Amino acid sequence: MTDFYAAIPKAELHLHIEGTLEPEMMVALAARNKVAIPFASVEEVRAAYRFTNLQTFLDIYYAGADVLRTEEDFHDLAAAYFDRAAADGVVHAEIFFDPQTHTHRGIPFDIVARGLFAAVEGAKAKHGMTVELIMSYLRHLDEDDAFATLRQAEPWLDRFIGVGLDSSEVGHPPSKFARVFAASRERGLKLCAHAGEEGPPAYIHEALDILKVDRIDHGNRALEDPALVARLAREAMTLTVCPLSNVALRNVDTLAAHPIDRMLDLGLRATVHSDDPAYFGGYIARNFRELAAARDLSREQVVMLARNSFLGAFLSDEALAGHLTRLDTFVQAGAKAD
Ligand SMILES: Nc1ncnc2[nH]cnc12
Ligand SMILES: [Zn+2]
Repeated sequence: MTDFYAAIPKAELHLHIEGTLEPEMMVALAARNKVAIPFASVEEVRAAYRFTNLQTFLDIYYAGADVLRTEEDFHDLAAAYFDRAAADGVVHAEIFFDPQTHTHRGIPFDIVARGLFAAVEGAKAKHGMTVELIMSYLRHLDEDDAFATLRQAEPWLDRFIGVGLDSSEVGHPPSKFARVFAASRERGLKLCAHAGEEGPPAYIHEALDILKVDRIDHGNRALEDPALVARLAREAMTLTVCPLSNVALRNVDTLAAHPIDRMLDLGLRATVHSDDPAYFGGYIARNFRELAAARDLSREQVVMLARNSFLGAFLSDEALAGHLTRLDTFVQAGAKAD
């Protein structure tokens, strides 16, 4: 049954498409592509999903991605995600993919892009949702590698909305990617960076001051720095917060201890997203639902989180106005039914 949390219109702004690889699909693609994986069954895959920090997750996430080999695989992965997203009330999605995870295994950039864009076109037609792709640089690799990726992406650049920065955070500060972010912005791309997930508040400062990002992914550790919080609030900088991810990667002890309402109270433009839902136990509606239950969020707070997802999206003014009107209509219809 569709509940309030699945029904409320929302934008998904922080989702790694490789992180939607469900164990069932991992096992099926391993068989289809004759790729050996160190798991004998879906249950064994699931049992391996116990993480103690970001790196223990990334090790499994990159290993799992090895079953993705063909254009059809990337299409099928993304198409399955868009079906789930539509059922979760996602009307607009800005999705990360990690080209280097694939090009480093010998899968051409174009294979990945063609498969993903085929699924994007399918989702637009099937679900009426709007979708953008964000190409994310892997921060554990060097900046030259990111530049090589930008060059490979050249034929596709006008179809991507932006670039991101993800993977192992500590020891790989945003400043390492200053030049490639500047070059990406010169090409008209929006800029996002994971910052303050495990890394210190200084990394959020760098993402703002050196990379000049348009959006911060996670950003939880900003709460340790009151001056930074004040600045993020003043600048209406969107923080794409991922509650189930935060707990799975032990950046927050429990959902009951999650700081989402503190962030809202501090005037931060926080939003709720799913990060790597196949690995962390749930897609966006579940993040909303479980967080709301654990933190006893009011309807108004949940609506604010959904509103923030649209305010933080890379939408035209016209598209944004349309989404906000639709959200208001949804809220008013719910108020009448109460
Ligand atoms: N939560 C996360 N943090 C950093 N890199 C990631 N890649 C996929 N998920 C990630
Ligand atoms: Zn992420």
